[in-house]
Amino acid sequence: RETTGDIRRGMDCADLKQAIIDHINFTQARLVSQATLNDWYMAVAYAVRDRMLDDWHVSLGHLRNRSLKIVSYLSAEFLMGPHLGNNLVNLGIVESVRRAVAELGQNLDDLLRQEEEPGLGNGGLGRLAACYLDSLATLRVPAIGYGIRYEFGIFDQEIRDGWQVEITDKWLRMGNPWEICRPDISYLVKLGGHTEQYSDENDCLRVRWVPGKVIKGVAYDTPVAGYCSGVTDLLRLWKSEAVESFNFQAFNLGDYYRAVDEKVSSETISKVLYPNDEPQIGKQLRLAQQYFFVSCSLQDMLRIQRLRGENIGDLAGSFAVQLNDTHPSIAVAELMRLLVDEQMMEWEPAWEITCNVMAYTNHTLLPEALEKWPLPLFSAMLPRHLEIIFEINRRFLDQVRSASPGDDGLAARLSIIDEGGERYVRMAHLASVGSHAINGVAALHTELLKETVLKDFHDLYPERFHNVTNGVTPRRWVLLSNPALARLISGKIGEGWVTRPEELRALEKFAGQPAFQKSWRKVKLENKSILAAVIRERTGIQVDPASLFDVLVKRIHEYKRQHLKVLHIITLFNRIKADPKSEVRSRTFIFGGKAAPGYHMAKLIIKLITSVGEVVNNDPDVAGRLKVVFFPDFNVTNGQLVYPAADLSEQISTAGKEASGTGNMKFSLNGALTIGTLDGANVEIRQEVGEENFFLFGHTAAEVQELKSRGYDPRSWYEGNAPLRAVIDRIAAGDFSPGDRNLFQPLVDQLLGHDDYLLLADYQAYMDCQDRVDAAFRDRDAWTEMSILNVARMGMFSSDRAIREYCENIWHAPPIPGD
Ligand SMILES: CCc1ccc([C@H](C)CC(=O)N[C@@H]2O[C@H](CO)[C@@H](O)[C@H](O)[C@H]2O)cc1
Repeated sequence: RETTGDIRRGMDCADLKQAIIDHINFTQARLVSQATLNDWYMAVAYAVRDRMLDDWHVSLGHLRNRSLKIVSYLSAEFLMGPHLGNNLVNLGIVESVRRAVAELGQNLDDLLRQEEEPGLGNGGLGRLAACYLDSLATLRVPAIGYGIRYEFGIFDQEIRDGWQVEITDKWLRMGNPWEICRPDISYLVKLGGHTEQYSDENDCLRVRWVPGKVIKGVAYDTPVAGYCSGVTDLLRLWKSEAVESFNFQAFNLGDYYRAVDEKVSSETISKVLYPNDEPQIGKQLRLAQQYFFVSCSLQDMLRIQRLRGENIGDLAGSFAVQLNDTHPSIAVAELMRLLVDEQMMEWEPAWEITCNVMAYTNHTLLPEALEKWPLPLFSAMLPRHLEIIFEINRRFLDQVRSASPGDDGLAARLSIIDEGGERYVRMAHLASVGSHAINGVAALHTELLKETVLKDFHDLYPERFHNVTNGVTPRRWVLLSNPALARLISGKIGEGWVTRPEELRALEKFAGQPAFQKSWRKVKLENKSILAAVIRERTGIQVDPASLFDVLVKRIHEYKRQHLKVLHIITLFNRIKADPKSEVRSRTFIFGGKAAPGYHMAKLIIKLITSVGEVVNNDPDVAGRLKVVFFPDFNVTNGQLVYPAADLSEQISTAGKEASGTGNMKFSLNGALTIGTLDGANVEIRQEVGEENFFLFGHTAAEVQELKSRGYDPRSWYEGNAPLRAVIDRIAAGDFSPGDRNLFQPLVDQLLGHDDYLLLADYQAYMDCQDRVDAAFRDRDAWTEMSILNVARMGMFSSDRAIREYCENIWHAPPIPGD
């Protein structure tokens, strides 16, 4: 069919073909005959980006619309995943682009695999930020995601000789077609130095900060298109650069290093993502990173406020800032500095604006994960902010003391400054004092927050506490990852579920229908076969798609209890070794997840998984009935392969430890059944899908507390359970570490000595629950019915529902009215 000739905007196949060819010729500057696979990918990416710009310009225009409030999501991590596939889905042009590239002799799936995943995050927190940007744009809410453009993201993981090896993530080496550098949008950021007082022209006492160093932050913008919403929001990531990138004088003196020294040290700030999803005390570069992107972001918001022709005093009417955990919480002090020191505002009105603008989300209860900065480090890097924090704290504790006179213990517990021993700035306290709203990420988590780590704040400010249970975007995690399932569902209930997931409930009435069950199973088996082929290619392990795919993928951490899963596998192995003819159902155990490079126990757990796999996968008695796979380099791209292929979703953290979890939602939305504890969002998933469609086991959070407070003795559980003893003894005997009998001794010692995460106490209940899973999986129709009911009842866990709650209860930000 004739092209409309609009090769920048045309959505039909002919326009797209012309656009792609044009980008190969004029953007990639290649002859089509010479074009590499990456050239084709880049050309398609640019052609798609072209078609996002009109909506983007209109949406950016809305940022100046004074009647609209802008949501600023401040996060040190955005785990966006590959853009091309997601943008094709959200623009609704998957099939026309697939046909266009096919008619040009290319294969869209090959081109999709070309894209380097922007791994600008560790795990749950970073991915949640990405899902939320997708929902904000889909719900037509004006929003800006503010973060750091790390040159190197989360490391790529290779497994060598069963051990994790970290590979530098050079995600930018082939260029990034989805970002636009904005050299005209840059800000200066001060660090170090000292402060001095002066009186201004009206003789008011003022403070100036004389920095030790100044760096520049440059904006890199990425469009975030909503799903067929006509709104495209903005992801603005900051790159650090030197104010002066070349010192010519030093060069003339032949001091070449000093000539580029400022450039090198300034660029270090946004060089690399910290690969741990638990904080490490005292890493000053980490604090510099946090302050850098926060200062650029707040300065950018003040510029936009001026562009809107509004005065700074009305900032809270124009912006709602969400602090994604404590990582950006320095924003409370930085906004005060910008308003008081630079905008010359009085303290009280500045403080009121700050509290009305800021809201804080807590993502973890682990005490060691609550960020606190040693005072000396803090004052050396941010001397003015420390003064401001002291003043915030002085006024806050005055309030506390007047509210409960004489209760010095309370004041000390609430203080932003931890005075006990070494002095620290407690970032969760700064965030809580400086925010009008504080929320947890699942109902149980929010309750535990109110009862434990933030109890004193809840007693003081009960009205500030909200729960917003996490959600995931059904666009990337169903429509893009599992198109076969999406087609099957839409074929039955229409496409409304993609933006109104509650409509999935309409599937319930088909759950018992044999024909629909048959198609449902066919989709799952196809996805399992696709994953099986990739597993074969990447690990050499042959797995049977007809076996039960039992999947545990998430960051490696002792509280997530990947090693409890290993105890289950060894238990089954022992059953087979005890009686090779015993009836053990064939299962494929698929693990995946990165361990923080410095977290040795987590790395040892990976080695245990691969070592047990080595033995079980090659054992003659097992004869292939059990297969153990460690899927390398688990990330968003691989998640899109794994979640649709799972039969069983493992969510087995110690109750009270996993704030929410979001993988649990992705599995359920793709028809996997969950085996899990009453932890995080598992509790609400079980409530929604029905307890009869959920495999529950283990001590509850309260029972865990109880057990610990009564003095938990793991060895007694070991002594009292023969199968458990046999499993532990096998590990301790070196059965899985031939040649190094003591390799796993640290793990065994931890389990028998402390077992902080109660693996031994939950062992038997877990084994019994797994036997129930086996029994259930025998009845294919019943299992399939449960699977369909799971999907039908997962609508609540869409990130659209979560974002609607934030908009209504915390941000008070209405969507852009439809035209
Ligand atoms: C480097 C320091 C650091 C510390 C904590 C973190 C995050 C808080 C850890 C994290 O990702 N938490 C997870 O957040 C998810 C989204 O809310 C929850 O679903 C998970 O339960 C929680 O572990 C990242 C980096």
